[in-house]
Amino acid sequence: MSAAPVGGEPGHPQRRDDRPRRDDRPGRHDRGDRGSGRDRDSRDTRGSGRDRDTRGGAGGRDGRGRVDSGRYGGGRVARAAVDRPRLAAFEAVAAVHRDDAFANLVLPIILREAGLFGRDAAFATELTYGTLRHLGTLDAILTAAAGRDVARIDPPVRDALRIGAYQLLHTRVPAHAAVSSTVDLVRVIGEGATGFANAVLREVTTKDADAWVAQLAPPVDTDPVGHLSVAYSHPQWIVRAFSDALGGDLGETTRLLIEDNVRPPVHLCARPGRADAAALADEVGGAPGAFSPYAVYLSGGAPGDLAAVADGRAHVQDEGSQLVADALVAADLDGPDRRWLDLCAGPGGKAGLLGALAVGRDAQLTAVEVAEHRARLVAEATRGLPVTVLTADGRDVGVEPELPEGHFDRVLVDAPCTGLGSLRRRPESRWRRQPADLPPLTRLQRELLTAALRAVRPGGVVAYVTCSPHTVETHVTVTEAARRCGFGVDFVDARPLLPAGMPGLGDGPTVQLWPHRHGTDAMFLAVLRRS
Ligand SMILES: C[S@@+](CC[C@H](N)C(=O)[O-])C[C@H]1O[C@@H](n2cnc3c(N)ncnc32)[C@H](O)[C@@H]1O
Repeated sequence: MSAAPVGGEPGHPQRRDDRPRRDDRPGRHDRGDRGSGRDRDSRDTRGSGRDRDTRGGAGGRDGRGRVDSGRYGGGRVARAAVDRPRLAAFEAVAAVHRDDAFANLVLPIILREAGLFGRDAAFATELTYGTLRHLGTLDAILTAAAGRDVARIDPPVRDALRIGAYQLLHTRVPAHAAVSSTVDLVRVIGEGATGFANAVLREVTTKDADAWVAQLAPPVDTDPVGHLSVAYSHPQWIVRAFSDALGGDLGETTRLLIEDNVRPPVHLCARPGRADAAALADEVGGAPGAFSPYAVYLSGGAPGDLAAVADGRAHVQDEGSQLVADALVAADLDGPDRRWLDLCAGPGGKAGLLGALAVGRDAQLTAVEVAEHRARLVAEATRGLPVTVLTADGRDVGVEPELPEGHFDRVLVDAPCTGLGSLRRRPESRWRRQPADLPPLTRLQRELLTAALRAVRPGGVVAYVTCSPHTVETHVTVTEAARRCGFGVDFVDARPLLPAGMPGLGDGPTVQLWPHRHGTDAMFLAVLRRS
């Protein structure tokens, strides 16, 4: 996915006098009454939608980059000029909310179908991800600006307004362009709601983001979690979970929430034995990572287009994931060191790195994945490496013939989890995840870790990893599994297994990485040795 400066119109800083007139705020005319004020809105915005690109597009667009409103509902086929990057962002955000799609999967398809590249694709990406990240705060502001709960606004119009409000509050797009392009979009997808959309966005323009938060968020001294939730667009239960994991330090929690709202760089892993990080950084125009010896930071561009990724010298992987996989291999071991196991391998990021490390150590990796399609991804990710992929339930240690008890020297359990540690990369997941997800996940995590402890030989090591800092998924799971597994288990101090001098690793023996401390996803690592 490409990255670019925020906003599609660099060089056009937002000026106060770009803002639409105040006298069209909601309350001055009939808000939400479909059809009301439509003529006036048409006058306000006609011709202001930028037709940046006239290349042909996918179904629903004519050869001039215009969109057929019939595609979005509404019987009458009306045509309106719609800014194509904004339309792409709308399609992606709508698919996330309507179809439970994942932005990182659906957006590239939409961009490709729309024939959007370079700056336009970057703008659409910024609008999609930014809107999804800031959704909670945007919804609070839109509720106030509309004078009704956003839940009561038609979903397509609501998504268009969210994208419009994001532009107004978080980009340098001039206010008149943000408003008029949103109204153009609403004319196509929610005909009849243009007056409402125009009025709501004009109300949004009356304050900047900080002033809206000051008006809408509960006071920080009486309700700090509520305040941070509105101010930094995270559900309250997640703010609370982060604060707990950070020992109740609200200053640090704030820094984490801010970091979650920033677009992270793409990280590559230069596969050991196949590529060198410094040389790869030169080749791709990136920079070597701060901590992992394999990491390269990309500042932009589509990683899938890189020759190094295509030919298997590198793969896309957060630096934190590289560090925890490497830590498993760095742990001291007496006796044989040939049989490695990855108990939750799909889609194969850590198996790819472990497989590459296995080559240099004459080891073999068994990579287990329960979901067949994900097992296929593991097979692709580990092609040419000493890896055997097994489609199986990782809990079936001692049942599956290829998963005998006490057999493996090193075992990784990269457990299914809430993924609260990678919210910056998965912008929609903070709104999808619920506290009710925790009990079934933690049960599975405990069972998988217990299976891993059965699979490892006495003296062997197990690395338990989650991409979540939630203490129930981390400390509670590990402590409970170690207590109940029926074997002697010792915690190994994980800190020395990470690169020397890495700051902010806490008191051990487990390690929690953080976006705001380390620039990585919030990976948790516990290393256990079976006695
Ligand atoms: C956090 S992901 C692993 C990510 C992977 N290690 C990587 O680096 O690409 C967890 C994986 O565990 C798989 N999984 C869930 N339950 C499982 C089970 N009972 N046995 C084996 N795999 C399971 C999920 O399908 C998912 O692919």
